[in-house]
Order: sequence, then structure tokens, then C-alpha cells
Amino acid sequence: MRIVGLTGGIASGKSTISNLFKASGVPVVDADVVARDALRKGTGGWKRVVRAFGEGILRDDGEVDRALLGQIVFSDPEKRQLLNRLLAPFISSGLFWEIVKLWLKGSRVIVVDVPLLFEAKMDQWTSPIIVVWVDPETQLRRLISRDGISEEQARNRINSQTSLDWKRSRAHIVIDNSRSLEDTKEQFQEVLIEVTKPLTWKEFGLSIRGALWALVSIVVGVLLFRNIYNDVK
Ligand SMILES: CC(C)(COP(=O)(O)OP(=O)(O)OC[C@H]1O[C@@H](n2cnc3c(N)ncnc32)[C@H](O)[C@@H]1O)[C@@H](O)C(=O)NCCC(=O)NCCS
Ligand SMILES: Nc1ncnc2c1ncn2[C@@H]1O[C@H](COP(=O)(O)OP(=O)(O)OP(=O)(O)O)[C@@H](O)[C@H]1O
Repeated sequence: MRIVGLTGGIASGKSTISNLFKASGVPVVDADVVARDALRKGTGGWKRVVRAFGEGILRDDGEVDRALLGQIVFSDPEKRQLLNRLLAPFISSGLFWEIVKLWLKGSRVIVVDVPLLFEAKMDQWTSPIIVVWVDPETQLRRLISRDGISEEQARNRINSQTSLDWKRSRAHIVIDNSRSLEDTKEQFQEVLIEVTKPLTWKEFGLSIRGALWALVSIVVGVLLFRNIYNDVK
């Protein structure tokens, strides 16, 4: 199985690219969705976060007030690191099980969309790595207009992440999403060809078909060996 890493910065266009992959039949595991599940009322992540940040971060229905928690952690690096530490084990295991489910289904190529792929050192498990890059002014403008937040809040969120230029320097594939959606879709078509090219032997070995193939080869090998051994005796 090929596990493609998809990352970038906040509002750089990862979901836009994820949706294009899904529309092309390539399954996507979304770390933001996994992280949201890890913070649902009553889960282990929720209990840890409420213990650390207090019940003041809860809404009337007991769910975490995400906008409020966002305001707290994106303006205080220590609190953000605390939140990351509390949720990291739940996010990693959630991602792991989503990948296992796709492996069991026999998926050849999957995309994992992880905003903090490099920061969480998950880049070592994915190849190729696609970075969705956008120029800083466009990123700020799109973030403000999508989330309806102030310029200061938007800058805090952007500055809480490793710079997009640094991420771009670590990418195998870069998609420049600074221009129109049409332009991005054109780049995506080439990326899709690259990402869905035939698997290497190593990737094939990591797929369920590869594992079954290895199992069948071993069983056939053992049976043949037993027959030859019995003939010789
Ligand atoms: C702080 C929270 C509650 C804010 O929720 P909100 O609904 O406003 O934002 P959402 O979850 O949709 O995230 C939007 C984007 O913010 C960025 N972001 C989220 N968490 C972080 C973080 N800890 N550090 C830097 N950037 C982050 C990502 O680019 C993400 O795509 C939420 O982001 C959260 O629980 N973050 C911690 C979990 C985490 O690390 N998520 C990222 C998955 S790798
Ligand atoms: N090429 C584009 N032209 C115009 N608007 C775009 C383009 N690409 C994305 N957008 C818009 O910019 C915003 C951010 O895009 P998107 O949600 O895909 O980013 P993201 O990286 O997934 O964000 P997050 O990190 O918050 O999950 C959205 O409102 C989206 O519709």
C-alpha cells in the first residue's frame, strides 16, 4: 500500500485537494476529523482536556467549545503544546485504525491529510509527501474570510505552525494553490498520475494483496518442500 502524505498550512487548501482525491476514487484519512472525534464529549481525550483546561471550555451541552479553546491555544504556545500532548496519543491511534481499515479493504493508494505531518514527525511514514503551498497574503485573506475571524486571530493561527516555505522545501510534490481553482485542478491532474502510478515492490509487499501473496507463496513452498522431502525418503 502507498500512504501519501498531504500537508500544508492552515487554509492553504488541503481539504480542497483532499476532495479532488476523493472525487477521483482515492480514499483520504483526515486528521482534523480524527482529532474532532478525539475531543467528543465523554471520550478519553475530552476527559484529559477538561481536566487540564477546566469546565469553562465546555458548552451547555457538555461538548468542548472549539472556538473558545482555539482562541486560548492559538494565542499561547505553552497551552497549545499542552493540548497537542494531551490529544496526540488519541490522534495517532485514530489515524492508525483508519489506515488499517483501508488496508483491510485492499486499498492500493491512500492519502493521509495531516496539517501537522512534519511537526508530529509523521512524515517518515508517508511517501510521497505533497505540500499544498499558498502565498502568505492569500492564505491570510482566505482564512479570515472562511472562518470569519479577526486578522490578529488569523495571524496567531498561521504563526502557530511551521512556515509553509520550510514545509515546501521538504516536499516531494508541491501544489501551488495561490491562483484560481481551475489552475489548482490542472496541477492536481498531474499529481494524480504521479501518485497512482504502479506500486513499487516494497509498497506491494505492504498491501493486503502483497501479504496474501506472501502467505500463499509460503504455504505452497512448504507443501512442495514436504512432497520433495517425502519422495526422497
Ligand atoms: C484547537 C481546536 C479545538 C480548534 O478547533 P477548530 O474547529 O477551530 O479548528 P480545526 O480543528 O478545524 O482546525 C483547523 C486547522 O487549524 C490548524 N490546527 C489545529 N490544531 C493545531 C495545532 N495544535 N497547532 C497548529 N495548528 C493547528 C490545522 O491547520 C487545522 O487544519 C482544534 O484545532 C484542536 O483540537 N486542535 C488540537 C488537535 C490537533 O492537533 N489537530 C490537528 C490534527 S494533526
Ligand atoms: N484556489 C483557490 N481559489 C479560491 N479559494 C480557494 C482556493 N483553494 C481554497 N480556497 C478556499 O480557501 C479556504 C481554505 O481552503 P481549505 O479549506 O481547502 O484549506 P485547508 O488547508 O483544508 O484548511 P484547514 O487547515 O483549516 O483545514 C476555503 O474557504 C476554500 O474554499
